[in-house]
Amino acid sequence: MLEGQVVKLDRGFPLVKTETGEELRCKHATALVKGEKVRAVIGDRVLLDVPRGHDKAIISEILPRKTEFVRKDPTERALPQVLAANFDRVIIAQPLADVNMRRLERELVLAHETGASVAVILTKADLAESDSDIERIAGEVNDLVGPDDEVLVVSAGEPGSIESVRSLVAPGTTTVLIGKSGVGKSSLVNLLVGDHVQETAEVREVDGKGRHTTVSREMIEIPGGGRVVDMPGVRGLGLWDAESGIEAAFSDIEELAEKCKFRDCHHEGEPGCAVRRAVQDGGLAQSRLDSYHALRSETAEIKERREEAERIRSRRGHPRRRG
Ligand SMILES: Nc1nc2c(ncn2[C@@H]2O[C@H](COP(=O)(O)OP(=O)(O)OP(=O)(O)O)[C@@H](O)[C@H]2O)c(=O)[nH]1
Ligand SMILES: [Zn+2]
Repeated sequence: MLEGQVVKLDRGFPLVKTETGEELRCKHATALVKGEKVRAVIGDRVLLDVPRGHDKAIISEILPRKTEFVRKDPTERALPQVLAANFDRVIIAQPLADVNMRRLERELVLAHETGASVAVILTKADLAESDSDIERIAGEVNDLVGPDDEVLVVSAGEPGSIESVRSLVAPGTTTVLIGKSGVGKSSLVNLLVGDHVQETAEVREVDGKGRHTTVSREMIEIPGGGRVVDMPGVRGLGLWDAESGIEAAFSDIEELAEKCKFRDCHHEGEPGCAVRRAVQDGGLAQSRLDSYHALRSETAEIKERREEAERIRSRRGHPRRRG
């Protein structure tokens, strides 16, 4: 029995790196996948059997996950899909000159919901009109992101800006990189890897279908640093049951709210509201409070709609199956 970590998923076959550094192409044990749809994902720690005379090792067990990135299905028809596991940090990449704040709000909530630490990287700073534009936009993003998560500005052409990212991907840590296709995630990873750029580019070309159809998800080792998982094409950033993610992403507001006069304060003009006071004192950005309100009411609405659907179903005598 060997232990290892899934470092790559290639057309469904996990590639597992063992403690000795060997990489083994694996299959799942039948007993593991029977009935339930459990599959090892990138980052998973697994136990392996290596049967003699087989071309693949067998994954007999997936060890409990420390963190996981889950894509949920808003219709609840499909099982939630785990995209990556056991990472320490989520980095959200957005293009500085074309930041989408509404998307960023969602990315922050999803990133925080994993329980990992979170940072934001604003890419392609060279496309900004001026330095004062960079400062203004970075400031607005900082306001939205809040006091706990770091915001960095990078440009592929400026090696110094890339160096600042290294502290986020320290040795022994694993980082998941998310962001819309084309924001410059691969470029960033290539720059961090340095000499190995060529190799990475070749692998992508062999694919033959272009950048947007990367079928394999891979854990990349940064020389002198940690590991990075570039998650290409994470689509459908809807919000379902994201309450814990919202609480984590806006923990400063949750903390302030405990000092409001009314326990059920909505921070919309009630007397003795500590949250509004923080906005007036300049300690909390109005835009951040607006995001918080918008996300809260959106999830509340979805929850209500779902409960209503459930009531209708049970009235018809078709109680929702659980399990
Ligand atoms: N001007 C400018 N262009 C950049 C910068 N970084 C990346 N690009 C360009 O942006 C395009 C997309 O970059 P990628 O690194 O492939 O983006 P990605 O997020 O990895 O996209 P997917 O691989 O589709 O997920 C490429 O043409 C890059 O050359 C930058 O700092 N400045
Ligand atoms: Zn309040």
